Amino acid sequence: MCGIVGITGFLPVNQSIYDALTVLQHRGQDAAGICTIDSMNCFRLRKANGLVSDVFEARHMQRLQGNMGIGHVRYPTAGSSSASEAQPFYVNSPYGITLAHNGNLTNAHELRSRLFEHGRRHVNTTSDSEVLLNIFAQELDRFQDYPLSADNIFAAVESLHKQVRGAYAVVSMIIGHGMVAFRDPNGIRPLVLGKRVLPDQRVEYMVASESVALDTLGFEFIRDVAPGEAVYITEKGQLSTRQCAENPKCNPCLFEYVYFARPDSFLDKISVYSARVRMGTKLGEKIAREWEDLDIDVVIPIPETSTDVALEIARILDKPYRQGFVKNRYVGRTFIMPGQQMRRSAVRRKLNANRAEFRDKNVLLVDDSIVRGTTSEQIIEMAREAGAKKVYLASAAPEVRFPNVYGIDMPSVTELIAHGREVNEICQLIKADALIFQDLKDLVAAVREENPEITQFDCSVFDGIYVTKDVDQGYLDYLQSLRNDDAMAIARQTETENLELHNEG
Ligand SMILES: O=P(O)(O)OC[C@H]1O[C@H](OP(=O)(O)OP(=O)(O)O)[C@H](O)[C@@H]1O
Ligand SMILES: NC(=O)CC[C@H](N)C(=O)O
Ligand SMILES: [Mg+2]
Repeated sequence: MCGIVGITGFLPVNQSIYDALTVLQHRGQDAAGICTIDSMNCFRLRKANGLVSDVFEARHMQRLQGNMGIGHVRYPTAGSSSASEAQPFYVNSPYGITLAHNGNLTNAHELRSRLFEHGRRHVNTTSDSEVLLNIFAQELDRFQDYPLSADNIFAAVESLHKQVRGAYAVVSMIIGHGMVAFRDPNGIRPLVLGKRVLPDQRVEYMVASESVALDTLGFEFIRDVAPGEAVYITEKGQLSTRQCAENPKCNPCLFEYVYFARPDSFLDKISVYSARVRMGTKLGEKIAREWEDLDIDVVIPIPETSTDVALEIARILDKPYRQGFVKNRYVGRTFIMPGQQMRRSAVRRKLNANRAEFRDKNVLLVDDSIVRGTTSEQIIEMAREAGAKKVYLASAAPEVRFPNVYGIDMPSVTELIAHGREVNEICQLIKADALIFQDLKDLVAAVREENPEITQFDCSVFDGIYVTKDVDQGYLDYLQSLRNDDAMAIARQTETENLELHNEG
């Protein structure tokens, strides 16, 4: 997953974009970037590998001048993790465009060849996002006028939707024009729009992956950008929006609600926090039904994402809720770290047991999801080392059995602990005394309750159904060979940096 943000304003945006990226940091920890347009109509760019706080030093911030800008935090799902594939990306024609993307294109390979052979455009990185930028540029290039009209820009997005497949929430800037943001026709990845009225009544606009970024910056939430819709805000602050897809559907990614998004965000009219509480209600009821005989002394969350679910389970079961694990606040999210070795070693650095909560007790540990089993296996071991008698585990999401192709880096089924395994086998592998998963229908109901207009979520990691309907075994095999942990480890050793636009070093 990645986080994106864009602001069109009348005051310098560098600090606001920086602040927005810090509240979207949970969506991507590998790289960060900001691009602004200065008063001379030139892009100013700083992007590098690392956390937001590491990438931007005071000298970079000073140079990121201008009243319009976009930003990105990256969790790679395509290409390499080299700094040259950090975002935003830049292309110099037409007019000069930069773009930041959250999601993953499933036909990037084909688009890249088409761009080269028919569009005579070379993409110098292995990033799908740079391919997306070039498709956008190519479509804008069909209009020869200056300036491009809003109609031209929307027509370009319309044509882009017809060629590009997969998931994409995008924010982009065109020199001499303004900011363009759009969302794929299935609305797989989130995107929200907000505004801030200045004392002189001028209106600044912001788009971001999650509403929490609007809250933090004092922007008022207007609405979610609709699936397939494009938003264009001119340099002068004129907003226009248009539906650019022929047959848009709202199929948001269910895993956003389980794990990715911050609880204080609202995505597609659903509070992530409330959805998690309802996941706890459903799972608590299932535990009460199916584990009547188990003697649970205490409910303990596996920090951090599962805490809201665990608290509700404790309430349903009428058992004490205790913070049995202490989280090291300086270690980030482990699931989105690159490479299994790094993920494994991070769990123990991140979490430590409060022995008093485990000694001689039967503990029910709660996690939001079990994906590779990296966390649960080690946590159960730690609970036993801390003196637990029995260790039970509950997961607020069902078994993750299928790869993700829409922006979560889970390309390889063999790395998924639940792939080809039943609950009792998984239970044995992670050495729990009992294991229970949420049912998919309950998870969907928990999330959907607040917005019943959503008739289908992207649940592909749970049921193998890909909402774009174009993902076949051939593509999954290709993805697996390209991006499995071993292949990525080799790629990381041979990475080179190749930064295309002047980047403030
Ligand atoms: O089975 P696994 O492959 O270990 O993946 C699942 C775990 O990873 C995530 O935690 P993470 O540490 O990334 O973030 P959190 O602090 O937000 O819970 C998630 O919340 C689960 O705990
Ligand atoms: N997780 C994401 O949204 C990734 C965006 C893009 N595919 C990249 O790898 O940079
Ligand atoms: Mg976790």
